[in-house]
Amino acid sequence: MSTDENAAEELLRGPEGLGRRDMPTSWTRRPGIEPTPDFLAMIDALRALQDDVTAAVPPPDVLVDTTKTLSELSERLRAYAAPERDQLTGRLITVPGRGQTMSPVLHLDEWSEHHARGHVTFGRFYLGGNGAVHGGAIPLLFDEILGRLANTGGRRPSRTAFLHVNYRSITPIGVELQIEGRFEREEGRKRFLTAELRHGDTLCADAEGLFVQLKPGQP
Ligand SMILES: CCCCCCCCCC(=O)SCCNC(=O)CCNC(=O)[C@H](O)C(C)(C)COP(=O)(O)OP(=O)(O)OC[C@H]1O[C@@H](n2cnc3c(N)ncnc32)[C@H](O)[C@@H]1OP(=O)(O)O
Repeated sequence: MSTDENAAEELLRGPEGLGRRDMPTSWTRRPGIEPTPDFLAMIDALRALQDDVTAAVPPPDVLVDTTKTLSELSERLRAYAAPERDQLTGRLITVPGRGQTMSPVLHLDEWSEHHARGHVTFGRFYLGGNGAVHGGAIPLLFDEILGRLANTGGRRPSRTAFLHVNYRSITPIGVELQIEGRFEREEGRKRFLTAELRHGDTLCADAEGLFVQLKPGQP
């Protein structure tokens, strides 16, 4: 294999070695969606940019220059906009972060049809204030882990009906946090799941989610 092919294989497995064959259905990518190392490198560069833009207080000349460069990049990529069915971001399920820069990168360490455990670091982009993660970014992470757990193991697709989040202590940015989700029970079309986000021994937040199985034809 060439270096590029090795890199692609490594990226498909993910840094934790999540192989395609040994994952339940919904932790895997859908057929036909192929991430390339170049695409994933662009996503990583954008994540770094989001952190850097958040922190930067540049002088006027740098601002003008940066804005020009960003506008040029936007225009260049707009020429390659694809319809949703062909979009890559958010759909690269075997890659931590799914190639999607809205959510922090969730790294899965352990998973089954009823349980998932992983780790995550919120970068500067997610800062709310005083070193704490923005309150809106935390449900995003819970929805990510619970939504995938709700739909794994051959279950029919469901969507979040409610997501109740308790903020127990501040969630710090820039440090590794641990997250755990559980599939608690199923009642007809309703699936109840819970999750906790911890920094070491400190419980930062916990959540309860209801996911309702979609009826045929429901979007
Ligand atoms: C292609 C699918 C891809 C899967 C995506 C991956 C997961 C990602 C998760 C997401 O973030 S999805 C995006 C955020 N969620 C949404 O946009 C959902 C918007 N809401 C809806 O589409 C509908 O409201 C929903 C499908 C959730 C439910 O509508 P239905 O008409 O199918 O169900 P119905 O109203 O008949 O309720 C079914 C049961 O759930 C209960 N229920 C529904 N919403 C509830 C609620 N909010 N609180 C409490 N109970 C609720 C309802 O009382 C009832 O209980 P019983 O069967 O016991 O009578």
